[in-house]
Amino acid sequence: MSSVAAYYNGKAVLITGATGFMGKVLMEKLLCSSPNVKTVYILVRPKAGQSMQERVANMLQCKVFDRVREDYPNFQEKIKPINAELIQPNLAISPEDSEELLSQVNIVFHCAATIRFDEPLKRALQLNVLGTQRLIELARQMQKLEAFIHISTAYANCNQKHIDEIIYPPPVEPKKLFGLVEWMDESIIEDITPKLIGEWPNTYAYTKALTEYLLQQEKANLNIAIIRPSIVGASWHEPFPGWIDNFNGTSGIMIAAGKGILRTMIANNDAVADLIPVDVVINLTLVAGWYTAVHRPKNMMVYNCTTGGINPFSWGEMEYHVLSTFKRNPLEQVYRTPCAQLTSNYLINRYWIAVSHKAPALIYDLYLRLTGRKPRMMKILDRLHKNLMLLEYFTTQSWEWSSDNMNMLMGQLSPEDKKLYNFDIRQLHWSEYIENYCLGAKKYLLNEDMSGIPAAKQHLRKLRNIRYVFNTTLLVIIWRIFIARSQMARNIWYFVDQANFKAITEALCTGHSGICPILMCKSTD
Ligand SMILES: CCCCCCCCCCCCCCCCCC(=O)SCCNC(=O)CCNC(=O)[C@H](O)C(C)(C)COP(=O)(O)OP(=O)(O)OC[C@H]1O[C@@H](n2cnc3c(N)ncnc32)[C@H](O)[C@@H]1OP(=O)(O)O
Ligand SMILES: NC(=O)C1=CN([C@@H]2O[C@H](COP(=O)(O)OP(=O)(O)OC[C@H]3O[C@@H](n4cnc5c(N)ncnc54)[C@H](OP(=O)(O)O)[C@@H]3O)[C@@H](O)[C@H]2O)C=CC1
Repeated sequence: MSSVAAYYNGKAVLITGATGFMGKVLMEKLLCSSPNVKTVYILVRPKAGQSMQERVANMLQCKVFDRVREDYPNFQEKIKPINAELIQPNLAISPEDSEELLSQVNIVFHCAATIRFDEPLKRALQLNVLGTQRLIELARQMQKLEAFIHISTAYANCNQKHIDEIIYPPPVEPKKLFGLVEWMDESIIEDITPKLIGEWPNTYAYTKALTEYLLQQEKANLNIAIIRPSIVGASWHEPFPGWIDNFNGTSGIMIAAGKGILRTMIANNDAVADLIPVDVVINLTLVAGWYTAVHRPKNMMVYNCTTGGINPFSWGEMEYHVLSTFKRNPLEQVYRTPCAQLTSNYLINRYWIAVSHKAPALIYDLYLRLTGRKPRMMKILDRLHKNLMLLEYFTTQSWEWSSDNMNMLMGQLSPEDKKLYNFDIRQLHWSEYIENYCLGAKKYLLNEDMSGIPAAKQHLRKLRNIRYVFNTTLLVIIWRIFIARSQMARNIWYFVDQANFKAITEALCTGHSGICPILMCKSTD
């Protein structure tokens, strides 16, 4: 029996962020690999008019749970949702629920966070940093707690070029900022945000760095480990290849390219695209939980969970594989044929934005208006450009992460565990992974059926023909205008015309009979 799977059997596990992308995969893998886990407590808040119970019921219908549903039809009985809100005092957990958690929980996985790059600093601090402190306060009172695993990000210390598996001190003590957010007006905090975050590209990475430092300060006798994944992408194998449920990071951009909306973006073709499949991150997280609880390392362990140093892949390669997949397996009702280029030249990018993004969007919006529909392409483009601007920092640079702890952890595993909790990314074939990722985005994000591919291809052919007709018409119009205004153009036209005429008549005159069918005379050649 696998040691890791055996460890979780009989244990009570608490997961925050279980309704999120990684939380769902974590829950599924835990229930699948350790079906005798005692209880999985999940902290969930009511949202968008749905009660906590409704949200959990909806979530458990999700396709990601198909495998565990099939293997263990009563898996829901293991899940105990707890009403909670991380930005409230005591996490807004009721005294009864709190008592149960304190007496039962053996291991905590803290995934909840705001991952928006444009989150106002106040909110990012309240949730990512203060929320974690509140959870740590709760964890300190848990009588049977064996390990606390925090999900950070590989980019928490992106102000460094080489990132070791250590905690880097932030420029400001997190606790000093807590006071600030308590009393300071939100608009003032927004004004001073660029000064406060300094070298960090956004409030998300900055608050993740503060949280890591806070954990080190607040650790006391808790057994804490930090996992730092890079850009988390669709699943590699589990629960099935290509599973994805959000438009964050790469997914939204891939779809925009597949739809033919994205034609140009700022990125360094040679820079490392440090993508990591979600199931790799989750396998590592579960193994780290086991290792932290069983081996109780003296120091707080940090695990960089990245691919660049081990199995590198560049943005240029990413562009190639994404476009080639979407050409072979087109999305439905694409706007234009997928064709995008990455450039690190801002001028060239501005040019293509004007020519290839805005001009067609204006024409398309005009067409929608003329046919009595609401124009929408310029709006979509504005959002896409905002999105790309926020991602630019990550697509134009490369970082190096050391991965000694990840390797050490792999060395601790039995062959059976290595198979069950595979995080050996040396085995990852990027072309196959990206193909499954794109198909996953098509199926699970856009809800498109693979049986629609012939129709999608037909639509692509129609677009190609429209493009040929449009380009030829445009060329003829431009040429006619040019000829009408320039003597030199007329001379060139006359010369080309004559040469063409001569070439055609000569070709026709060299037919088998030697009779020119146009001039009805004997060929002299
Ligand atoms: C040629 C191809 C080449 C491909 C190259 C790809 C290159 C990609 C580069 C990626 C680099 C990523 C680096 C990330 C590094 C940090 C990793 C982490 O730790 S951080 C972890 C990662 N963190 C991040 O990645 C966060 C980054 N994202 C953000 O911060 C924000 O999304 C935003 C500020 C960019 C836009 O905010 P805003 O404009 O307010 O828009 P909202 O987001 O609020 O969405 C509104 C609604 O639209 C929906 N929808 C969205 N896209 C699409 C789509 N394509 N279609 C259809 N629908 C789409 C969306 O579902 C939502 O629906 P609903 O829920 O309302 O029903
Ligand atoms: N996705 C990625 O590329 C990467 C992610 N990470 C880290 O992994 C973790 C999980 O990310 P991911 O799953 O992608 O993110 P998601 O945005 O998909 O999930 C975030 C989770 O946090 C919960 N949450 C947010 N605000 C609150 C709140 N106030 N109270 C209670 N719960 C809250 C959300 O709940 P609700 O459904 O109620 O909103 C959701 O369950 C994060 O810590 C992130 O920093 C690290 C590197 C890369």
